[in-house]
Amino acid sequence: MERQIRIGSRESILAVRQAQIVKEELLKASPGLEIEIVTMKTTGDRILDKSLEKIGGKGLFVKELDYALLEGKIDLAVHSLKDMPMEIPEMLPILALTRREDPRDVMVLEPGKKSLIPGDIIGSSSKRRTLQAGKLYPGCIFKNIRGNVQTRLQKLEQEEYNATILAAAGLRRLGMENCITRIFSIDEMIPSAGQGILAVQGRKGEKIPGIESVACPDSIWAAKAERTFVRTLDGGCTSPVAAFAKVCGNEIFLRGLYYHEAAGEYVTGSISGDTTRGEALAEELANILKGKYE
Ligand SMILES: NCc1[nH]cc(CCC(=O)O)c1CC(=O)O
Repeated sequence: MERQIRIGSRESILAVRQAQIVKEELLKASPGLEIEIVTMKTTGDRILDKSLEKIGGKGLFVKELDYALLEGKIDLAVHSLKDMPMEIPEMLPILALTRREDPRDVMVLEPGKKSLIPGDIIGSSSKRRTLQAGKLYPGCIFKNIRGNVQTRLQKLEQEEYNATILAAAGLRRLGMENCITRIFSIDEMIPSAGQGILAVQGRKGEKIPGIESVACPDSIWAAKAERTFVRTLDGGCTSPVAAFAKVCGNEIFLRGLYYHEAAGEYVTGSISGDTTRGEALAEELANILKGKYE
């Protein structure tokens, strides 16, 4: 069976590495495939001087790849699930969610630095991260930082930042875990919905041989619960939300964070139950947390 598959990816080193991971898994299942990785710049990668919230949010990282899929320039697109908008076009379904890489967030300090002291500057543009890290480092100052993983690490060397918070998954995929100085537990810092999971998107009705072997059922359950939690709270727009679900056999555990804009504070909570009820549980938890402010 000979078939050519083009996998579309953003241009960043991490995005290409992620596309390669999917390529390798596909090839294991279907050695006859001929797979090429096609990279493209997305609007989110082009505009680096504005915060994502101001220029239109998550969709900016996937739009160009959506068009390339629709136009048949690529056959699959690989994205970090956490970068995907809540609503996914019906024509471009997610065909597989990969086995989850380490979902936790980590601290990376500037070269030579051993620990953070009051007054140090932590670079992060994620309100989810700065809110939670603010409790762990009350004396530190948080400043926006943008750009891909490499750019951010360069900014630690060249600019005023003393530290930054990144996803363990990205650093591990790049083989850069040696720069991690602290791994935050799930309780210390609830991750972003989908963090650590890759989504493989394709065209509706089109079969990709071997795609089943890229998919991980536990990731589907976790993603459904986490994304339902986010959707129930705010539709995934601009306010910070965090959700992490873990499947253990027939049971799913979900932990979530809800930020109340007017109160300027957040609450967290957990829920667990039958794995197949993940979405109902997620809605329930979201409503319980929201209810604390009503
Ligand atoms: N927002 C960028 C982004 N999107 C996904 C990851 C990490 C990889 C993953 O979650 O699978 C990162 C980098 C980071 O947050 O440190």
